Amino acid sequence: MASTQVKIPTIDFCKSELKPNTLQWESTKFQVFEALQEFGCCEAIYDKVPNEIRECMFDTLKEVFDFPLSKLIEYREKPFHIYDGQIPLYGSVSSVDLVLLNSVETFSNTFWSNGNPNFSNVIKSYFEQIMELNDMMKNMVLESLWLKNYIDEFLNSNVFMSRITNYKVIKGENENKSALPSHTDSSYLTIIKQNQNGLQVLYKNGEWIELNHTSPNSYIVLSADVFMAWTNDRLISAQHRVVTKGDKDRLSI
Ligand SMILES: O=C(O)CCC(=O)C(=O)O
Ligand SMILES: [Fe+2]
Repeated sequence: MASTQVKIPTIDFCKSELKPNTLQWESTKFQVFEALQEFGCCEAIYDKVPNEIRECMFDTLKEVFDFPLSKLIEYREKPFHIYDGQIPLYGSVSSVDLVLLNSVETFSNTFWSNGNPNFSNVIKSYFEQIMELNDMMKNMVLESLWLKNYIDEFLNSNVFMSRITNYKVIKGENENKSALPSHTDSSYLTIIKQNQNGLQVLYKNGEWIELNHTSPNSYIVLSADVFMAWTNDRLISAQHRVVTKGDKDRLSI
């Protein structure tokens, strides 16, 4: 069962003066480190993804999962591009560097013979802004560890991995069932947007907490294995899972 008692912290990243060496930055940095230590996750409120991109994103992503399975399997053959069809009713497509024009074009040229400029534009704009949030949060963690001088080197050595996931729901069969088993991610941070609730994190008291978006500008941020190892276990790697709700397919990015 998921808990209704414990809530993960919601942190506001919308302040215009959120720049290093400001009071806002210091207080946000403190909240980020505390949240990742205590929960291994937080909700980030972040308004830099353009509204029109946010609004059409899931419809655009869905187009990939409307392709037949054979197309997704063909995609697996591309280097660094993964289709994972191991778990029934779960389909996910991953790629590195979807903030770079050539990676986005490779991605869309794989699925559409003449590419898909709308798809490329939506994906690229989304990840450009999410990467900024990702860098800002990593920056805050490094500063909290007194490693400010290593931030550029650290960020330049990071690979940005993107994944879109589709969870199919078959009425009468898998509503309210585990759709993605409990696991931790192998990255530093994972930033998730879901079109429907379902993501849950395991709290240290043994309860599963629902990770629901509280506003259209909300993103769920999980700290992962590499940050846990890297910080000698000061940050928790969030143990999380997905339980499908209702009778509609769920998409996440
Ligand atoms: O779909 C989600 O919300 C989470 C996906 C996830 O945990 C993963 O891809 O590692
Ligand atoms: Fe995960």
